[in-house]
Amino acid sequence: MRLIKVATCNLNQWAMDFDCNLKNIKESISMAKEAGAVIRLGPELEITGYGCEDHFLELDTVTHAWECLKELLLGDWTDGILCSFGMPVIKGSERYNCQILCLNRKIVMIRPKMWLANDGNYRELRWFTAWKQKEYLEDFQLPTEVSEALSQTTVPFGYGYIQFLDTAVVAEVCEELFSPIPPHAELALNGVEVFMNASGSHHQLRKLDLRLRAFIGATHTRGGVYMYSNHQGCDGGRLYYDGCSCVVVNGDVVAQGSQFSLKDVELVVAQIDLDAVASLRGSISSFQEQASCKKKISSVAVPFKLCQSFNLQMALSSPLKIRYHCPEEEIAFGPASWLWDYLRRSGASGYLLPLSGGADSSSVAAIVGCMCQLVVKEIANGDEQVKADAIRIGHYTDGQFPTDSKEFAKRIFYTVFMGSENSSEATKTRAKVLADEIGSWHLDVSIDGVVSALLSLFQTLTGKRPRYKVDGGSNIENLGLQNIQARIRMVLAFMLASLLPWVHSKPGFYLVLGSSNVDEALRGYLTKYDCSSADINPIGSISKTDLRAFLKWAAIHLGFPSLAEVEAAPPTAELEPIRVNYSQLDEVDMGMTYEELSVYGRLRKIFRCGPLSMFKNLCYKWGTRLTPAEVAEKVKYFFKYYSINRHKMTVLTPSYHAESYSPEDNRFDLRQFLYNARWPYQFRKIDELARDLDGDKVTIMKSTDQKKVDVRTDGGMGVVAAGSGDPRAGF
Ligand SMILES: Nc1ncnc2c1ncn2[C@@H]1O[C@H](COP(=O)(O)OP(=O)(O)OC[C@H]2O[C@@H]([n+]3cccc(C(=O)O)c3)[C@H](O)[C@@H]2O)[C@@H](O)[C@H]1O
Ligand SMILES: Nc1ncnc2c1ncn2[C@@H]1O[C@H](COP(=O)(O)OP(=O)(O)OP(=O)(O)O)[C@@H](O)[C@H]1O
Ligand SMILES: NC(=O)CC[C@H](N)C(=O)O
Repeated sequence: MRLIKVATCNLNQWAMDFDCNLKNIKESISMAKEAGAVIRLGPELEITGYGCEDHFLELDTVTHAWECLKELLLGDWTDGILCSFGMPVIKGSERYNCQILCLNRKIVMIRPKMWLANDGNYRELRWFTAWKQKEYLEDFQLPTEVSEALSQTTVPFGYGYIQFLDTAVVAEVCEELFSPIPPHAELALNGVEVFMNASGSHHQLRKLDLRLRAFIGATHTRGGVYMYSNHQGCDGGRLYYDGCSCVVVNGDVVAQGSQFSLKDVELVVAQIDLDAVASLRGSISSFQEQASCKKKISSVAVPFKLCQSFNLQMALSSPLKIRYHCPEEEIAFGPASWLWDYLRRSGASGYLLPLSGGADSSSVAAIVGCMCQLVVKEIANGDEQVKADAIRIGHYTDGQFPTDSKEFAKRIFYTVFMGSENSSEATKTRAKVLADEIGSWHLDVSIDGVVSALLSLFQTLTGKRPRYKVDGGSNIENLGLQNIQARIRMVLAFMLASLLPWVHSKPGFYLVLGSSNVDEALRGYLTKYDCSSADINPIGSISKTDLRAFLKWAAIHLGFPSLAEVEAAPPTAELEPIRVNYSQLDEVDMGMTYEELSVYGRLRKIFRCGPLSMFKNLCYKWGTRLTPAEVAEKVKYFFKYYSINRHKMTVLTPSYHAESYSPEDNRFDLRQFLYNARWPYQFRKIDELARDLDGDKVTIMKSTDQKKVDVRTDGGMGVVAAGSGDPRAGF
């Protein structure tokens, strides 16, 4: 037997905060050593933080990373343990995203990333060059201060593995695993047994499964130990890196870390018999045959043993049942953990939420409530960092700290219902009851006085006073009157967030939370710069359908029962007067249902459909109940409003990125914002095709394809035309 103990970790790094990052790295090494591990793997670019973005272009960033690495190598951190650290390295004139493999105070080799992540949220090619020399390892001249301090001048640099006396170990960096020809395939044939994947991978609803399938696939048919390390937390941007560091052996997960947590460092350890890898490989004839004629890959020989022989002190890790959170839990715990990091790192004293009693703002309130529950739980579990942060933010004195989530919420969470003459008692009461359940400091104000002051001002200025449509006004008047209310709410929210702490003799300021959801944004069903404009928004990329499921779940599992009633109520903006024969409803106003919007959203972004291909796909999907002409009208209607309102995406409140169909314009869904909203060419093509189809109902067989669709990538919305599925939809 060749027994080996390996450790990987989730680290909550913060881009550009070298002290914070180094502290976490050191703690993870200490924990790994204490556990007796001989390998410690950390996440991608852990020294700088993954999300430094254009800071990677600054030489300072690279210099500071070397300084931190030097500090690690001058201490006893790497004594007796192979450590893989992630940081940027400049070689010649190119900058590479590297794993630095260190042992016994020396750098053993540097492995630059070969296949960079460059789609969706990722832009690594903007900052790094992909390493393309695969034939041999080159010598890398260490920076002078490092080489003098370490008495080491050069190190092998490039694609290769480390050959120890008793096993072979290699780094494979994040995206490389998901590339069409992943390096681990040929490395396994070269006898590499342990793969260390350092990653910077963000949370997206229903994505974890894709990641785990890749680890399992990498080792199931070719054997091997796959170690995965990821960041965990908000490192300064819209993404939440969702940890889940794990160890997989021959296709079985034997150790799995948490996906959502408030911890800064979480170690994941596994004890493995490497002979199980050798044995599996020896039993697969095709593996043997391919290995016998493999392409040779360079290696660095290190005369050091990592394994122990058979002994009863080291028990072996057994295969685990993989833990997945349901999407409702993902919506609760991901955004709640992101909000906690944001709060503790922003210097704010809490959050303020305009709470309308509707589904969206109530979801946000529930997420903040969940955050308070997580904080109290983590403190009870003995996390000193969370405790210190909570004491600071909540202004506890005399040794007090949060022990009750409602009491904590009262200190750090203001909710405010800003009613107008158009608000109903029902929403006002729902807001109040929910606030009580969560424990927030709740205010109830009327904005009518401010609205009428503005209207009087307008009348003095122009001699005219707009009227609602129900009172005989035009569409323009009707919209204008709605938007005044919406925008006043925004102004009031920011005023309260900055001044309420002063009123309550607290230092600091509160951050304003936004609560518009992704579907409204896509359709433009929100007022620009109104209450949907805030400091941050935890649900800005979550669909209404998912939010409603979340509300039902949260009513029970977070202990906020009034959410069930919130969920059951029809969505309404309450910006127009309620009359016996009229009450404003979102779906009527929008001219489409939230469910339809979700379908348009997925086709547009995830399946990259322009108007014509969306029309064709929807003819299949809706063809049993709609004629092609009806489908054409719906598609054209959607694209018209999408493009008229696209400018609103440029000023969307920064939102937690949770969905691959997010229309967020600044980092994710890059598009123009001035369109010809008539789409003359594209709509003509749709009309021609619809005419050719001559109003026939398309006969769609209840094909097996339709049943086979994975509801997790399709959101349960049904099939998209065969062949257009996107296996990376969750990335
Ligand atoms: N191409 C372009 N590029 C840049 N900016 C452009 C633009 N076209 C218009 N604009 C600007 O955008 C403005 C129009 O947008 P905006 O002011 O948002 O107004 P608008 O989109 O006309 O109306 C707001 C919509 O949101 C709905 N709504 C529903 C539910 C809740 C709420 C709420 O707020 O609580 C709102 C409301 O019923 C209405 O349909 C124009 O007045 C102009 O200033
Ligand atoms: N009466 C109100 N009091 C406080 N805030 C409000 C009120 N009405 C609207 N808002 C705020 O403005 C945002 C946008 O309003 P909108 O009517 O579009 O609600 P929504 O996005 O459908 O959300 P909700 O489902 O929470 O009402 C809300 O999410 C909420 O934060
Ligand atoms: N850092 C990366 O290489 C990211 C890879 C991949 N897109 C993911 O989300 O996991």
